[in-house]
Amino acid sequence: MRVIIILSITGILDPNLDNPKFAMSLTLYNTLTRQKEPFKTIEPGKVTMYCCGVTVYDYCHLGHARSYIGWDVVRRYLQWRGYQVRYVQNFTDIDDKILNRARVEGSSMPEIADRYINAYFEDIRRLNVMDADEYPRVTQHIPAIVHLIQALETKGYAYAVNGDVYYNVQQFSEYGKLSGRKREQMQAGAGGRIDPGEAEDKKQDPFDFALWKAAKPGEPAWDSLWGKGRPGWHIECSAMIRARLGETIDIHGGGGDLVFPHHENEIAQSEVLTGKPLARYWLHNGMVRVNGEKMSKSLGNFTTIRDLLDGKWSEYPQPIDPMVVRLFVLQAHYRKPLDFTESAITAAVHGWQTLKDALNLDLAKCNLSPQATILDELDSQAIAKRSSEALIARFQAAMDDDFNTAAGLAVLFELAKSLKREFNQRCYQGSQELEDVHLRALSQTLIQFAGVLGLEVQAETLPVPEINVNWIESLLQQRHQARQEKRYAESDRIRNELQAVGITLIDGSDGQTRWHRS
Ligand SMILES: Nc1ncnc2c1ncn2[C@@H]1O[C@H](COP(=O)(O)OP(=O)(O)OP(=O)(O)O)[C@@H](O)[C@H]1O
Ligand SMILES: [Zn+2]
Repeated sequence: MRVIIILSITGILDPNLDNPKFAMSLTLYNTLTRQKEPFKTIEPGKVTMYCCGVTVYDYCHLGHARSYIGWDVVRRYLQWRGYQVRYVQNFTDIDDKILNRARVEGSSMPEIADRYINAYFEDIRRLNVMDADEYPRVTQHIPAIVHLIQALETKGYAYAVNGDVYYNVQQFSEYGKLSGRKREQMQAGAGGRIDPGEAEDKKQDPFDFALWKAAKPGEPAWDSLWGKGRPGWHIECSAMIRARLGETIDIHGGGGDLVFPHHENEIAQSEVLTGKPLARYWLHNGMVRVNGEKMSKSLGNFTTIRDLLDGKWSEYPQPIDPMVVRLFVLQAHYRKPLDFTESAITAAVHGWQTLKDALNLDLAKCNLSPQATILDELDSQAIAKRSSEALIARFQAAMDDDFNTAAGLAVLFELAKSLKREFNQRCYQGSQELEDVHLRALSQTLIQFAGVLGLEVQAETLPVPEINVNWIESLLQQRHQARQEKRYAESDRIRNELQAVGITLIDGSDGQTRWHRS
């Protein structure tokens, strides 16, 4: 018995010795080299990872959900493989879009940014996305940004014009290496997101981009050598990566729309200063599309995460379990485009029901023999481990192949079906196919894999059938009326009535009131 315990403890201390998970190798597709590469970290066993965060001027939509669920799974999987992951994700809290929003609402940039940062956390946590280790904001990094720009200017990579500072792309011979664009193909912003409001006439070359923008009247501004101003979009990530994670990181992630120019520019800014690669692996998620077009705030074809979860998407007007959204996202490879349709969501609803049933199975109903002694326990663990090894190997092979969650999910569905079959046989036919330990192992393995994908059965905050969307909407109308007639006591009463059943109201600046489950 002592020998068994020592072996088991060794297994815990150094999983590499005793675990099939570590025998094979993880490969990931690197946008920079345009191929799958074996994953080798800078420091053994540790991963530094940075993903571009949201520009906070509106609620997050399903496109954002896809991006951050994707990185969440990358992170969870690396952790499951035994890596220690340090994950940083920024908030862009200075931007023309935020300023415009503040102007329209008669509000301020910090107020808008704070509101949507809070909303980001509310929404993304509902999706069971783990919090990042750090969430730097641009406004917290102005000195570091100014310092970088100064260094670029000193080295001849940047030039100042009337209070603006631009990056001189001609100086960086490797410009275009990430996107694979030749100079002649580079129409600024083509296929990607651009930083609006740059003064084209001040640039020496049309592909030069702003590092610092001179303050316009009434805009928030910071002091610098070039006068009062604010940073351009791209420099923030270079500065925050360096400040929080160092000169070279293992993984840099973001949406495919950021490859050019945003990530190309991050590379240009960082690498000329350090002489080192900014990131070893560049990972990009595919776009969520609506009728073939990228879902985006700017195109107005978006569905917010909260509307979708709260049953306010017209195509599927019922509350949707957040795990359905995860499943919808994960049934496609993260690099591929993903079409947002009613049928795809319905398929995910059914898929989640299958997995949820299996995760919820009450094995106590299966007449399992009690696990009496420690020896029995260890023995059955060993058997369980062996019986799940083949499954682990398959799941791992799928995920090792550039995080192929679709293939990984196939293993989960198979497991769910086996479990369900055995459960039904035992409960309804009085027979059994599997040993007890095997059944337990299947159940534990399913829970384990689901955890790697962040799929967890969440306690229902409200019994779904009791939420009556029409009833809520009619109360909202009554409250709207009351507010218009300045009957604030009545409007507060309605808010409280809804709050009491777990419905929180948020009054938008557009006069609309949104609701979600608390
Ligand atoms: N439709 C989408 N599908 C997948 N990822 C997306 C989608 N839209 C944005 N993202 C990603 O979400 C992250 C945060 O994006 P950001 O806040 O900059 O949004 P955005 O591109 O300004 O949004 P929008 O295009 O809706 O205005 C980025 O990595 C971006 O690539
Ligand atoms: Zn970025």
